[in-house]
Amino acid sequence: MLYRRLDELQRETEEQLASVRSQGVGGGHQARSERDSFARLYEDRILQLRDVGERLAFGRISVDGDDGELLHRYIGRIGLRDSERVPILLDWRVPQASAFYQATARTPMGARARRHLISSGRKLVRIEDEVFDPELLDDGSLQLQGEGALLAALTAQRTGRMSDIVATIQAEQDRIIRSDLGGILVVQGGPGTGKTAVALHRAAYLLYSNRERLRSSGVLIVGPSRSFLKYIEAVLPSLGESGVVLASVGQLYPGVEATQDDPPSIARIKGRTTMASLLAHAVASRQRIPDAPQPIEVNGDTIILEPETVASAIQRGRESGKTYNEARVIFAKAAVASITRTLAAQLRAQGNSLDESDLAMLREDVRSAQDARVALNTAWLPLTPEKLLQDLYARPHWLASLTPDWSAADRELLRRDRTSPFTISDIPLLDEAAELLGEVATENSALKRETRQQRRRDIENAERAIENMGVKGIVSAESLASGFAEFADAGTTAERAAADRTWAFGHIVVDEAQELSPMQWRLLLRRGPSRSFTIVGDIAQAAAVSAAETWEHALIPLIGHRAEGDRWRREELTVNYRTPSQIAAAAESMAIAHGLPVTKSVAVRESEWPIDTVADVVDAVRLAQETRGTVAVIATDDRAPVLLDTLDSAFPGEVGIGAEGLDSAITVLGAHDAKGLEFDAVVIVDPAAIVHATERGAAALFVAMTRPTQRLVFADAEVLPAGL
Ligand SMILES: Nc1ncnc2c1ncn2[C@@H]1O[C@H](COP(=O)(O)OP(=O)(O)OP(=O)(O)O)[C@@H](O)[C@H]1O
Repeated sequence: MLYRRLDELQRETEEQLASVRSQGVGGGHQARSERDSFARLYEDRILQLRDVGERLAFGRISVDGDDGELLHRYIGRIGLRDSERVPILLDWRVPQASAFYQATARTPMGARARRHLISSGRKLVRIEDEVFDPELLDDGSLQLQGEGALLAALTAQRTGRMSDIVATIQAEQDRIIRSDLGGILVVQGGPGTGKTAVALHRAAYLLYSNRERLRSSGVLIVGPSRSFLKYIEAVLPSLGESGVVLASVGQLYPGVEATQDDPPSIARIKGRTTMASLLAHAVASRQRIPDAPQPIEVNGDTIILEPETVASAIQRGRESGKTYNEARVIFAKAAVASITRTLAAQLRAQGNSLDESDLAMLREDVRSAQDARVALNTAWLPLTPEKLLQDLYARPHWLASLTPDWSAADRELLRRDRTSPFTISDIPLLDEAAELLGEVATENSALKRETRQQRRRDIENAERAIENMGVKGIVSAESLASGFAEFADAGTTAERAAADRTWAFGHIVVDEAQELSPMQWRLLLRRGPSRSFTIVGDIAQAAAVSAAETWEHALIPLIGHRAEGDRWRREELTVNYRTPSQIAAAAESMAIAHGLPVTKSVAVRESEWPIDTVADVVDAVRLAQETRGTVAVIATDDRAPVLLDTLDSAFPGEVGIGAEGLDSAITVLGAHDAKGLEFDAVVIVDPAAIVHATERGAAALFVAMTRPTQRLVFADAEVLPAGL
C-alpha cells in the first residue's frame, strides 16, 4: 500500500512539474524565477521520492485508539499521506515516531507493541515483534530495541562507506538525536558507541524540525580527515538531506585545502591561543612611517612627502577601528588628501589659480602617481592572510621582534620558506589573519555585497509570490528565495556557505572533537556565532598534541570557563556497537597500560575470531580476508605508502590507500587517517612503532585497534606494546 502511494505521488509530482514547465518562457524576470523555483521544489520532491525506494517503511508502533481498538502507525524514512491527506506513514523524525525508538516494557510511552520490518528492495523478508507487557520484564540486563534487526545490521559486511541506522536507532541514541537545537551539546562515548552515526542523524533531525531556520543558514559538519568525510558522505543524502556542508579540518578556510599536518612539536605551537595575539601584533606592526622626507613626482611637479604626513594618515586609519585592509583605505584617502593640499599650495605659490574641479583632478593625479603609490604601499601594504603568514614564517627577525618572550627553539620551529604548502594547523591561523586583515578591496567584495542585496530582494519577491499563488504556510519565503538564488547561478545554500569564509551556520556538528586545538575552536566559533553546536568525541581517544584533556577545557575558546550545565550539556553513549568484546577488552588493556583514560562501554557481541599475531604482512592480510569483508592495513603514517607497494604486488588491483582507497577490498591507512572509520577486519602493522611514532602514539594505536567489526590481526610485531 505504501509503495503504491509512493509511485502515485511520484507520478503526480512529475505531472505538476511538466505543467509548470509547459507554462512557457514568457513573463517578466519575477514570473520566470517563480516558475523556476516551483519547478525546483517539484524536482527536489521527485528526487526525494525516488531516493527512498529502499526500506521505505521499517517500523510499526501499536497504540490504543480512542475506541479501544489497536492503532498501527508505520514509521519510515519520509512521511506519506493518502489522497485524503490522512497520514499513512510517519517520518522517523516526527514526535509521534519517538516511541518507536524509546519505548520499553518498563516505559512503554503509550505503546503496546513494536514491529521491525526487514525488507529487501520492495519485498518484506522478515518481521520482528516486541510486546510491551510489564509481566515479561526482564532482569534489567542490557536492553536493546529490535535486537534481531540490530544484530543483523551490526554483523552485516562493511562496504567502506557508512550507512544510516535509521531503522535501529537505540533509545539512548534517540534522546540525543532529538535534543533541542540551542546551546552546546557534548556527546561523549567510547569507540564504536555510535557517536558519528548519532551526530549525522541529529543533523538530519535538526534540518527537519528546524527547517525554516536551518534551510537558509545551513549546517556544517566537521570531521577529522578527507577519508573520514568520504566514509560518511552518503549517510545524509540517504536520509533525504542535502543542505549540509561537510568539511575536514583542513578545508575550513575557503581557497586553501591542507591535507598534511605539521610534526607534533610545531602543531602544538600553532594550536595555542598565543598565536592569536601574535597575529594581532604582526598585523599591527605592518604600518611603517618613513625615516626621512621623500620627493614625490606628480605630473612633472615634485613635492616633498614629510614623515609626519604619513604618520598622521596612519593615525587616521588606525583610529577608524576597522580591520587592517579596510583601515588602509581610510589611511590612503587621508594621505592622498594631504599630498594634494601640499601640491595645491605649491602650485598656488607659483601663481596658478585652482578651483574645486581642478582640485578634484589634482587628487586623481596624486592617486595615480607612481611615486605616491610606492610611498603609500611602503607605509601600509594591502595584505592577504596567506602573505602575512608566509612572511611571518620566512622572516625570522620580524618574528623575533614580535615574540620577545618565546624561546629561540620555539621560534625556529615556525621557520619555513615561502613556497611550503600550508598545513592543517595553518588553516585556523589563516582564518584568524583574515579576520584581522579584513578584505582587500577588490571586485570580489563588491560582488559579495551585490549577492547579499540580491538575496534581500529575492526574499521580498518570494513573499509577494507566495501571496499571489495562495500557498502561504506551505512554502516559506526563505526557501522559495533559495530557489531563486539557485537559479541565479549562485549555487545551493551549501555551496554558497562552503565558499564564503564569513558564512554564519545555523548549527555546527563537530566529530572527533577531542582532537581540536584552541585555534581550531576559535575558527569554529566564527563559523557558528550563535553557539549552536553538537560536539561528539571521546576525550580519551585524543591523539593530537594540542588537544584538551577535559571537555570543560576544550570548550574554553567557545564559551570561556563554564561548568557543565552552564551553556553546555553532556550526554554519554555507553554501548559499543562496532567492536566485538574480545577486541574491545584488548584495546582497553593496552590503553590502561599506557596510562590513557578509557571511557567504559559495553560491547553488544563477541567475535568468532581470535586476535592473531603473524610475522608477515601479506600472510596477515590473507588471514584477515577470511572474514570475507573489507580489510584495512594500518601502520605508522610513514610506513603506509611503502606497504602499498608490497601489498599491491601480492594482491594486484585490490589495494588502495587513504580516502581514495576506501572503496578497495584492502585499504592501507596511516594511523592518523584511521580515525572514525571501520572495517570488517583490521591488520595493524608493527603496533609498537605506532606507539613510539608520536607523543600520543598509544592513543593512535587505541584508535586503530577499535576499527574492526569482526577481526583483528597484528603483523610484524616482534615486541607487542605493553598491555597486550
Ligand atoms: N543503533 C544502531 N543500529 C545499527 N548500527 C549502529 C547503531 N549505532 C551504531 N551503529 C554502528 O556501529 C558502528 C560504530 O558507530 P560510529 O562509527 O558512529 O561510532 P563512533 O562512536 O563514532 O566510533 P569511534 O569514536 O570509534 O569512531 C557503525 O557501524 C554504526 O553504523
